[in-house]
Amino acid sequence: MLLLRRDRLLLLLAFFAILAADFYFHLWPEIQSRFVRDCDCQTKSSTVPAIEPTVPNTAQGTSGPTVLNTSEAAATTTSSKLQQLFSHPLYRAPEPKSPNQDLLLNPKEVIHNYRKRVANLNRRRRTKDSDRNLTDSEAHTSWLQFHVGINKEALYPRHSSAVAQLLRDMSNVTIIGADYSADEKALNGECDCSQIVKPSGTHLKLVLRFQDFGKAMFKPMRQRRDEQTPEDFFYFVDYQRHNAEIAAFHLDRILDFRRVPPVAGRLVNVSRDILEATTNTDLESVFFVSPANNVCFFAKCLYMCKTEYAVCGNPHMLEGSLSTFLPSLSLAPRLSVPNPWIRSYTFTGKEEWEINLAYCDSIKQLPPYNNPQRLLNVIDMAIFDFLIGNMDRHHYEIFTKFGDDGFLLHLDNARGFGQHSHDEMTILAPLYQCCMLKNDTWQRLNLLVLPEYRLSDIMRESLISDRLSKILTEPHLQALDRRLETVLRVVRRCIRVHGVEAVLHHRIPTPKYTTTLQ
Ligand SMILES: Nc1ncnc2c1ncn2[C@@H]1O[C@H](COP(=O)(O)OP(=O)(O)OP(=O)(O)O)[C@@H](O)[C@H]1O
Ligand SMILES: [Mn+2]
Repeated sequence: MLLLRRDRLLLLLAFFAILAADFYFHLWPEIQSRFVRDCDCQTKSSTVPAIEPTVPNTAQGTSGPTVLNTSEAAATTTSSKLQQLFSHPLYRAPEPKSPNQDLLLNPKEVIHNYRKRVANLNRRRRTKDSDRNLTDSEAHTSWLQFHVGINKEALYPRHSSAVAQLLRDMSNVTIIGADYSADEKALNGECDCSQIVKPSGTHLKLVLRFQDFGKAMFKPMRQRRDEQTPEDFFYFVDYQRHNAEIAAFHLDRILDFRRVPPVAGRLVNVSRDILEATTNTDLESVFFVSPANNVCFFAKCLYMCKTEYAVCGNPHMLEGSLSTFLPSLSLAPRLSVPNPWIRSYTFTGKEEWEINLAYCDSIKQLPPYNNPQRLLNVIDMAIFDFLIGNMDRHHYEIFTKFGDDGFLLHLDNARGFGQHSHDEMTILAPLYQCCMLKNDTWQRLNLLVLPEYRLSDIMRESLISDRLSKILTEPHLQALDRRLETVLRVVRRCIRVHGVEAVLHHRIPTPKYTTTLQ
């Protein structure tokens, strides 16, 4: 009994010893660390690492989330620079209330045509599957709203809800068709070959059709975001970059040009969304499975199919850009015009603008550039191209309905954002040779260098909304700020030499907002 009692005591002692050891070695350090974590002492907060912004989406081939420094983080948490910019008086100047003659299309006619197409489709489908009939409300799709909003001033009104919806739709709506674009078909003699088209061995684009009748130009990812175009590449053999198409749309909207059709990024399933969706046997025939078991397809095989030209899914999924289709040429004819500052698409050739210092004087005499508005539009385009680093603007397009005054469409920006470490000054030739600029462009450019706006910050914020974010690496965003400063320096030099009156052109008389920035 006694022994038993002693044993019990020993057991109790051992139990307390274990408890004490557990408290000392485990619980106490935990309590200590909790206390220190919760306290907001000076010493601790100064060692808090930089804040990571929440990046909504990451996709294959993109780098991880950026680490912002604390001042940037503060700016993003307190307010949106993008919203501030878009509510600035310069971005709120009244837009012309487009009377019908200023619209590209007659809305009633477009909607009537569209309803006819829907009815036709429903009639054909009724025999197969009556549940899939499109309703009238489905007929008011975002791309249709976009089409009916195109006017003489721009492709879409500021703060257009249709564009916001369109961007969402393009990255979500089911893809039901895929085909080569008309200009690629022309390479095979299937279309009008009177236009010069060059073999597109290294670039590849497809027209995708959506369930809601929308259409978009698809350009697949060919280059990683952090890869720079090799120095020895000519601009005309450079890759097409899907992220450049996306970034260019955002930049164009930030500059308030609104001359780039809305572009959204999307992860496309190449097997389901292209191979199964196409009825073109040529396109079907260029698909293959790579040794790594990825589904791949070639650019159009004109001469020979080289596997290095192929793009591959992972194993099916492939990043790409989707550029909203403009209204068909039959509804809204467009003219393709050679850029007067076109480059020589040969290894050695030089164009006149590269050797004739008075080139702009002669251009100014020639129609349509004897209309200053047209020349000013070309100069806006040159600034846009300089900012993105695009040397491949061989042509631009205009809607014939709007005549010589109409805005220039900035289609095909896929050769932008190739090199962040190089600024190609010759892209600015129209600006420094003519020394002319629209006053409202000048005012907006001046706004975008101010620290409270800063182009790179606004672009970074705007691009976060894209499905494939991050779209641009930090060095490319920083290059935008540097290039913008360069544009302003060039204009200031023009003003010093020729005077402000000769350089800055007002179109809309006496805008309400007056700036002291210049
Ligand atoms: N969003 C769009 N809507 C309608 N047509 C478009 C659109 N984007 C491009 N296109 C048409 O397709 C043509 C070729 O497109 P794009 O220039 O982007 O491709 P590309 O392969 O770079 O052609 P190129 O080598 O001729 O420059 C354009 O000139 C234009 O007429
Ligand atoms: Mn091109």
